[in-house]
Amino acid sequence: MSTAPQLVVHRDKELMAQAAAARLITRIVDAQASRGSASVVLTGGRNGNGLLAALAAAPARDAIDWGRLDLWWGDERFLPEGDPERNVTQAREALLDSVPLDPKRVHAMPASDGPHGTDVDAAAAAYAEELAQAAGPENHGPVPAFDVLMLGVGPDTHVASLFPELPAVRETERTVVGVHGAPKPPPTRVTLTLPAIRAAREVWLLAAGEDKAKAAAIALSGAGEIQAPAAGAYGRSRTLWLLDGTAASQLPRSLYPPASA
Ligand SMILES: O=C(O)[C@H](O)[C@@H](O)[C@H](O)[C@H](O)COP(=O)(O)O
Repeated sequence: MSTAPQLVVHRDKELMAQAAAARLITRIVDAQASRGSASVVLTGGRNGNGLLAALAAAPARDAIDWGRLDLWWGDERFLPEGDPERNVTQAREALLDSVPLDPKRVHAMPASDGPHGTDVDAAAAAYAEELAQAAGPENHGPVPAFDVLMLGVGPDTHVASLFPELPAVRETERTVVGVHGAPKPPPTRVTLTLPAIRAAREVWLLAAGEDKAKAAAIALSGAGEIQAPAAGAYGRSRTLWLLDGTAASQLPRSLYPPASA
């Protein structure tokens, strides 16, 4: 059952990143208070990394019990360990290296020089197995019930590494697949699929910048998920679009409350 998207529009991308970081702190603290731990899926890209940098600078940052937080990724560029273009490398620089996470609870996607070598499909299958091992009987399918799954939105409406019309967005069974020939470099990637994304309690889509305005308008106007993957990204209890004013500029004004100043 898809949850209708809620929209929050912020004045600019810096405020959107700061507000989203504050929202994430609260969500994690609440999850840890009620269940003893929290599980979050990170996204790559400028908006995703901007949120992590804002979180690193947030005064309330250490309200989070970093040792009881599981971090997963929505997608990863299939490059060697430590490559500056890998999402996990950028996340470490933005936040992860400055907080006391439990390394066993940081679930990076495999690198192209890891145990699976350059076999991206084997790497994807291994990550799917890691997710299945982490899932419990209370979960909806072979992935943990992520508290928050974040997705940057591409100018073509892609999310994670699910690109319009390509095979990965059409996947209905597997939770993780390899991507060959992605239009956004690098071409080879590992990605969660829509079924895995939809297992999350909350899905937050991050869209700031004028290059996202058309994508937001398409994805929120009833487009199909194959042509507009962002339209198919929704959570079990909440789907939240976090935008700035420029990314919301092509949306009907009735679609969102007054932008936060
Ligand atoms: O690996 C990636 O590139 C990201 O996971 C990708 O899905 C990203 O989130 C979008 O392309 C938006 O990126 P920007 O925020 O930089 O526009």
